[in-house]
Amino acid sequence: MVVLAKGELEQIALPAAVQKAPPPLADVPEVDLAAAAGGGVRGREAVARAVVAACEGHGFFKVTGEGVPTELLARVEDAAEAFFALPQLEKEAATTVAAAPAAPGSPFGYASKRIGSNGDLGWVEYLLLGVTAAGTTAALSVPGDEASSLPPVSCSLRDLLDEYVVSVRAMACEVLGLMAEGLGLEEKDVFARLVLDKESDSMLRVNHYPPRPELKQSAASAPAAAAAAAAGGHGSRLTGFGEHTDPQIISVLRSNDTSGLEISLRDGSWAAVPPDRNSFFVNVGDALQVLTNGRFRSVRHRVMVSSLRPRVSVIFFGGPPPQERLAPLPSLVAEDGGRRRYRDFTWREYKSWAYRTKLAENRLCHFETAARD
Ligand SMILES: O=C(O)CCC(=O)C(=O)O
Ligand SMILES: [Fe+2]
Repeated sequence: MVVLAKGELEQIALPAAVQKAPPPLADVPEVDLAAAAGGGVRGREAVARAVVAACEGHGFFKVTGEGVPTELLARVEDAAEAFFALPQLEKEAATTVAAAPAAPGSPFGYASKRIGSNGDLGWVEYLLLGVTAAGTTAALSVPGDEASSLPPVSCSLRDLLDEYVVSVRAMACEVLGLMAEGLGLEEKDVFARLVLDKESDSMLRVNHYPPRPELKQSAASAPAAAAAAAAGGHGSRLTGFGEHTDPQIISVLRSNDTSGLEISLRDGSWAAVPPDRNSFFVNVGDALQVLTNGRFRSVRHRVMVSSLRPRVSVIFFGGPPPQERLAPLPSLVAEDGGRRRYRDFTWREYKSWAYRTKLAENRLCHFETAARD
């Protein structure tokens, strides 16, 4: 983990995008998990079909009725904001402690502006935490809490995230079950068991996108002009989190009410996702695209910063165990006329390839059956 001195942080030049803000995504597919749980066999089948349609379409949809306590969500959001409001040195100190038990070069812990280790930069700071089988966030645990040097705020954030992970992972697995059902697969837990496995390589990322610096300055001196600039989306927009697909099986995202998330549509254009702090958003990840032989689409997405308000998002990434061999499911290959689109590989292999590539790269190309190494 690179720990940057404060001065150095401020000198990093960030990518500015000159294009106009894209139109809002008008048809975010919505899946009501309460209807799947309480709607009888027919109701569940309808929800499973809707999930499959959304995964085949945008590879992205909204989930409601999931039963995660609203109060927990509000507390996670408050604790995350409090953590990111700490002085820079304290956040970095939390990192040092958090990252200590992890292997050298571990991506876990706190980072600012640097995304991964291949030169990707964004107007974002984040905590990246490993998720253990018990549903806890390993990278923030410190041996012997009483001896912990973590600031109290990050201890309470850690406890809340522990609780959050349990709920959100259960929801992710319910959604994965619906995907299998909707696809007509015999093994209904074929996807969920990978995320529930005690060796599952799942993660949690808490992102904080501060308001654009020039907007913040002009808000103080000329509030009306700054608000108009932010609302209009003109001029340069900062890249918060550059375009990418998530490598894992499934990602479940929740954010506060600040906009910024955009997804790439099948025609290559971009659409802004209207924020909704009362719902979760699900992304199909690369591993699920492989398992479904390309039937489900790993959605390309990014975060652009053009708001006066900070954006806070929490994303659970459900991944398989490192040694798991990933390959297109035979029944889906058969349905695709016997055409197998990806060679098999272990999750460990995929991740080590992903860590060597830039954020925006299409990593799945390397594993296509037509691809040459
Ligand atoms: O912060 C967000 O809203 C999305 C970030 C993201 O795509 C990621 O962390 O993988
Ligand atoms: Fe992502």
